[in-house]
Amino acid sequence: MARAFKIKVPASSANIGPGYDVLGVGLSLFLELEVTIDSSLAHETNDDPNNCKLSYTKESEGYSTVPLRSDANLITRTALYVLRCNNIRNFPSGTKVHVSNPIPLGRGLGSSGAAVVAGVILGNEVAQLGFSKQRMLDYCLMIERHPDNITAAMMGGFCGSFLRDLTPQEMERREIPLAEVLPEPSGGEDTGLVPPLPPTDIGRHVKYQWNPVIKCIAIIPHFELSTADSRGVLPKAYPTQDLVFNLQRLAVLTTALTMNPPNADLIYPAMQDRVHQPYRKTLIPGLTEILSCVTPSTYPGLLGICLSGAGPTILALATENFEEISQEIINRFAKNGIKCSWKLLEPAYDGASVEQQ
Ligand SMILES: Nc1ncnc2c1ncn2[C@@H]1O[C@H](COP(=O)(O)OP(=O)(O)O)[C@@H](O)[C@H]1O
Ligand SMILES: N[C@@H](CCOP(=O)(O)O)C(=O)O
Repeated sequence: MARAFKIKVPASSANIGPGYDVLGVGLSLFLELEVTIDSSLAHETNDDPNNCKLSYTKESEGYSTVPLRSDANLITRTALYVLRCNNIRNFPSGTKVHVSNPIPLGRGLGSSGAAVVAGVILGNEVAQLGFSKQRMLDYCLMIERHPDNITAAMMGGFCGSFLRDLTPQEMERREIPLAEVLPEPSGGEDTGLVPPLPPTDIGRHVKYQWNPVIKCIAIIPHFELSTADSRGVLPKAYPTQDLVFNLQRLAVLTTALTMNPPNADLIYPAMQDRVHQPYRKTLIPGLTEILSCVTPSTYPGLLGICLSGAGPTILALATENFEEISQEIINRFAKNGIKCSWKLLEPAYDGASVEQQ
């Protein structure tokens, strides 16, 4: 019998200033997968080694660059990982996945987090595994090993999250790289291995309230910065005073963003950071100046400003003056020879969803 369903996963902005690898907010920009499974169309999916015909809308971010082989594409490769952990080698024959992706790649808006969440949900749905969102988070966290984007994309809203300590045995399962349990993309052999199941409850989270008058402006430079490269410039150890600086602000910020009316005098300084932004300025021309060029006194309605995720996108939280705030930041990037676009977004309160059709 043929089946069809749609998977929707929001973009996300991680860190929100002092919350490096901790805070994340889902954003109203959605990766969408239209999935059909029809075994009578098996001949149309035979070209793919795993029975999955993958396509992207022409308007999608990454349309001309993302791989379409199911064992090379991040979404379907993740789904295959879930299937194989559960002793299923391939997609059901006649599986087609049509992707619409408005989330820019490598810009700090959680495109890979959304792709991983979509892939885990895809695996869960095609094999009808019946996992809860909490269990699906475990699978996601075996692949993207920081919980901030993943949690916000899966659960929605404004989340704080951490990874629990794993036992030495669990640690062994977690250390197995994906490349060892899936065939390598370009024609590698299927090892036939069944990957170990992820440990349970790897990620723990809470959802904070968010004052809905606070909107999220994303100013998006037209260059990519991979999260891995942007993590590579961070130090291995920090001075105590820098950690205390961030912890103090983190404790205040999570509640300050729930309060009505929002208090810019509290939120703006609480969004300062000494753990990741100062180091990432080497990769994002003009970052330090850009983060200080708009303040609540020069732009009424502005509440706070920070790097979105690993960058290079800038996240500004504001209640008004959206165009003016964006233009100021766009002009500053332009002085460094960088073009940008901008989007006005809201929190995506509900997170990832599946709609049967
Ligand atoms: N919708 C998608 N389909 C396929 N691959 C994707 C998709 N979204 C993200 N990716 C992969 O993730 C990479 C970007 O991940 P990353 O460097 O973590 O940046 P981001 O900040 O956007 O998450 C892309 O280059 C691509 O390989
Ligand atoms: N905490 C991570 C978040 C990465 O987010 P992304 O949207 O850039 O993938 C980090 O700062 O490295």
